[in-house]
Amino acid sequence: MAPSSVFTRRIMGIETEYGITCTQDGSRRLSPDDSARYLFRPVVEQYQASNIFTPNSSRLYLDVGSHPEVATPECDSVRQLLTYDLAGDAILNELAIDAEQRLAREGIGGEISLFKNNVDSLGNSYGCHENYLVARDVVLKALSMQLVPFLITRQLICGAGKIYRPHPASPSKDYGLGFCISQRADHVWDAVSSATTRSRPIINTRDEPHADSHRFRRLHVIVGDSTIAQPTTRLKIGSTLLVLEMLEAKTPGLDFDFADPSRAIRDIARDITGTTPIALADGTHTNALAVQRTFLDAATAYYANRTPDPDLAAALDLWQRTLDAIDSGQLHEVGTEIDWIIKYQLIQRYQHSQNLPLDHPKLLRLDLAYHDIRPGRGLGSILAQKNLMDTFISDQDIASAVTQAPTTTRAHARGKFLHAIKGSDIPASVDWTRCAISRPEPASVDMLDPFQTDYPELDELINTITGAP
Ligand SMILES: Nc1ncnc2c1ncn2[C@@H]1O[C@H](COP(=O)(O)OP(=O)(O)OP(=O)(O)O)[C@@H](O)[C@H]1O
Ligand SMILES: [Mg+2]
Repeated sequence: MAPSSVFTRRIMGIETEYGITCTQDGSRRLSPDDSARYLFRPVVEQYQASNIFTPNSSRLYLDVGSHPEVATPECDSVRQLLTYDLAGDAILNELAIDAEQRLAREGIGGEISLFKNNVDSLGNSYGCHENYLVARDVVLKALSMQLVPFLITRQLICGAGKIYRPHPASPSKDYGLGFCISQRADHVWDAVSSATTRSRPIINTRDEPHADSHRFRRLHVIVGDSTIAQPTTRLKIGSTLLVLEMLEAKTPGLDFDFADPSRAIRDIARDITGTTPIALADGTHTNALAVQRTFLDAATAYYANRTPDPDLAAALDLWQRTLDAIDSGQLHEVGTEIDWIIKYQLIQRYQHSQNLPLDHPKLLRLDLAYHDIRPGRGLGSILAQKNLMDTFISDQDIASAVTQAPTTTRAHARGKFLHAIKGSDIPASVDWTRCAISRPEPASVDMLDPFQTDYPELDELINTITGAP
């Protein structure tokens, strides 16, 4: 692999599917499907569609069913990606405020909750997908196989945690009631596959680069939990970026071949010490903590010779402190930074003070409330206000990201086009790689390089729309 295949500046995006409820005094007011349709009504009225690009160049989407989805615009730094991920929450929060006002006016009433989690009360799972651009000359399957052991053990540093209740149909039912580090661990079936429906892999290899297919591929990681605490999201993305770079640079010593990836991910999820033996294909054993230490040590050495990035440095620091905290059992050392640990501590405290069984409805409600993104209602915002959850992205930056597209990637060009068509009655269509109009003459511009911020042909198209000379 040529050194040019190592991306130290990389295009990335996060897709988040949200759970939704509409309740009044604790009982259901609308079904999740109806709640989602209600939420999207102003979108459909404005755009005649429920699959649109918002002014900040994100994709906002409601498929059949009840999970609104936001896909961030193309970002090229950890900080930018985090900010646009939070802007996605803010966009949905605005829609929820509007929906609640309409519900009140129409005499239905009720509160809309939006959950950034990955599993509902019936055991159905929905995703948080990470997208990372890689070079076309990278053998994606080989890269993915190397990445899988990192991703299977990554839950230790960035799982969102949940109370697991045995579900009769679940293959994990034999684990019994208990705390589980990851929301998604029970819902992946294969290490690497190009299908998302029949089997749900850790990495999806469907070849849809949303870019020039001769130069680029898009790595689609679908095993991750949606994360709430900003330090956890920074660690999730930052650690994965560093591991990707190291694998692209052919760093030695990072090969683990798990005998049974789906068994390993479920076993690791049930062990807050990270020490459960994991079988390797050669018959020997390792454990999650040891695998993560190997990747961390390599990443620390790699970063010493890399262009500095304060967010990657912060991710490395937290990665180290989290593994140390798990190793020593002193989880409180990272008790305001790592989602599953914040949640685990909360549940433990409440459970013991009230002497409740782990599957008590009060504890299940607490678990769910952790993921509610509505400010002032969801536990994340309440904990942050009380300094019990660390934050570092300012409200002002999030507010700007709701209306402005990123300026350093292709999202910038799309943002200009979106802005131009907003004030126009010319029919237009937008996708990741293309902007088009159908009047006065059908015309379109392809944008096949996601690193490119400006496309002169697109500016001409915009002039046609705005009537500029
Ligand atoms: N070339 C690229 N490399 C990496 N990420 C990209 C690239 N182009 C777009 N993205 C990001 O990939 C994500 C695509 O989201 P989208 O929901 O459309 O995914 P999809 O996998 O194409 O479709 P679906 O969710 O409908 O299956 C966005 O977050 C976007 O910013
Ligand atoms: Mg998507």
